[in-house]
Amino acid sequence: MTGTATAVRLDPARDVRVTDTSLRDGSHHKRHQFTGDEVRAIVAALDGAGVPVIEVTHGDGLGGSSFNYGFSRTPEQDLIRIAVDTATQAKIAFLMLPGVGIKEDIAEAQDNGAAICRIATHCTEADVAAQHFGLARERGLETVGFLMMAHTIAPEKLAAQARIMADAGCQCVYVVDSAGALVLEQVTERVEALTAELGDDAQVGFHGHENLGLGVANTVAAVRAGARQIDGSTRRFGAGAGNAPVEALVGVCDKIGVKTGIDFFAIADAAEDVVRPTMPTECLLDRQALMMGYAGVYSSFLKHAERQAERYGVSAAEMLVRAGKRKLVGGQEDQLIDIALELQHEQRT
Ligand SMILES: CC[C@H](O)CC(=O)C(=O)O
Ligand SMILES: [Mn+2]
Repeated sequence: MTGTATAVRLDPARDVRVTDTSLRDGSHHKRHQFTGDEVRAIVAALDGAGVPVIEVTHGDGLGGSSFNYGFSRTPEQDLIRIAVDTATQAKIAFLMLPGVGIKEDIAEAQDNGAAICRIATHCTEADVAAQHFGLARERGLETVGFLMMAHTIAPEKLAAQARIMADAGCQCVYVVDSAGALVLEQVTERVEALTAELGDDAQVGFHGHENLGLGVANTVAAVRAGARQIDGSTRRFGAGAGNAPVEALVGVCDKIGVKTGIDFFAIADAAEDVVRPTMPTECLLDRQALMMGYAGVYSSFLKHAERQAERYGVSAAEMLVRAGKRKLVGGQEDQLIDIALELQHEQRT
């Protein structure tokens, strides 16, 4: 089957294109409390360091500001507008999960100046994104697809889902290690399977989390297996133990001869002087984060689990292990309350 997508041409000065997602994945860690001034400062620093794409949205994507996922302090469309006004060379991307956001949200983000539409589905559900890819391409947006929780299915099944996205108009399909659960060759196998399936129809990308401490190594494995777009968050500012730190990725890429077009010293300064002061805490590789990587739990569940653990007087780490056993997917945050009640009941009997 031939895809309808046209792979995006990379700037010849770069071997891979890095998307910084601290202003989207980091929104989970910040409980969606970014201010306009923080977004302005971070975008200015990343843009100045040469980061080519900066993602800005509520952590759960367009429309995520809600009782279930957490209300944003500043409307995400305002943050997108501020990011667009601040960037001089970087393109601004946004994320949307069909059903959390709707098509009008995509149009509004584009009207606010965003250029790249990233659409995320659970890794077995690519078809729910078809109309959104179609709309984004019709409107002239660049498209990226996120196959989340990619550790839960075999490489060939993931590749079949990537084909569905590419045929719907997706120009780069990401292997998304939402739980930080994949280990090196498991990344290689998945990226290779997608690269073989998509050929010239679409690029392959990789988005990693640090829950087992492998964010950078897994990303390097992805690049060596053919990924042409990679995600990271400066200072690891992302859900769970955070994402692959952009500053370390850039340093490693410099050393292995992979051109990112990002200035290592400028991004190291941005991490320390601009991004870190906006973070509530560093993103820690602590017991909870480890459990997520080990049990294969969606990183964005961390803050929800911590809140319910405190409310019901139970262990957040144990809750996350049980979330892994239940194979919860994004959108099932409310089941964490059920798990907390189950643990509380067990403690009392
Ligand atoms: C809720 C969307 C999610 O945070 C997307 C993502 O970054 C991931 O699955 O890792
Ligand atoms: Mn993520």
